Amino acid sequence: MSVAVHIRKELRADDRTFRLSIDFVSDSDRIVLYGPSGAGKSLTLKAVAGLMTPDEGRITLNQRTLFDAAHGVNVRPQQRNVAYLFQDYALFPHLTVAQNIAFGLQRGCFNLRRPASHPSVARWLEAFGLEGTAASYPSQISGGQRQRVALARALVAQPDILLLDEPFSALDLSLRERMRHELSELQQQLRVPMLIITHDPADVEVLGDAVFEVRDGMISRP
Ligand SMILES: Nc1ncnc2c1ncn2[C@@H]1O[C@H](COP(=O)(O)OP(=O)(O)OP(=O)(O)O)[C@@H](O)[C@H]1O
Repeated sequence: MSVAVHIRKELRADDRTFRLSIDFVSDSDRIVLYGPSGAGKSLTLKAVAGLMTPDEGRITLNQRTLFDAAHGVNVRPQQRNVAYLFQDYALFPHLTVAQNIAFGLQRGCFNLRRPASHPSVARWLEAFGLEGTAASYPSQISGGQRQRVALARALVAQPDILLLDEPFSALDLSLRERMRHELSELQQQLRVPMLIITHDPADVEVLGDAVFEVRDGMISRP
């Protein structure tokens, strides 16, 4: 994968102004943006996903331009073919595990009567050992299982890149370690490119092949 991000954004809240000025380029399939709270990591991830529009700059993914302010290009989030995994997983509480995963499929497919029998949904239920929980609701499964459901929902659409916002912050310490290694192995098996934001040095160690430190809205040079 190749990703290039060159973006500027100014945000104002009350009397504070935050300036985001991020520049990085990488060919790695395991990129980690690392830095303290408030550094600008989430804003950067959201810009790649198309959930935040920079004031200036350019974002390309595998030579495809997703955003280019100078040329008026701003590909809609749904058309970027990126998957965004939120910190709290954002599962739908009123949908079962299988329905949540099916929601990741193309529009219309989430309303399947028997989602677990859809080949792609079945594949991910099996890959994540979730077959037994297919008919359960998110509130009825464990934290680790919820994270697997969120990952399955993200991967079912075969995204060009998986964007992960603090993927283990909702888990307790021992589960966090297990899921971190699970994600690492999964990435190696599937070869799905990942861009992860975190403030946890352990994530950097296990998951970061290309590591960029974010401080005060900028990539800090080593
Ligand atoms: N909509 C907004 N309006 C004004 N300021 C904002 C807005 N969104 C974020 N900010 C500010 O931008 C800065 C960076 O926020 P961001 O969420 O990217 O940080 P982060 O590095 O992801 O931190 P965390 O790990 O705590 O989520 C913060 O100071 C925040 O207050």
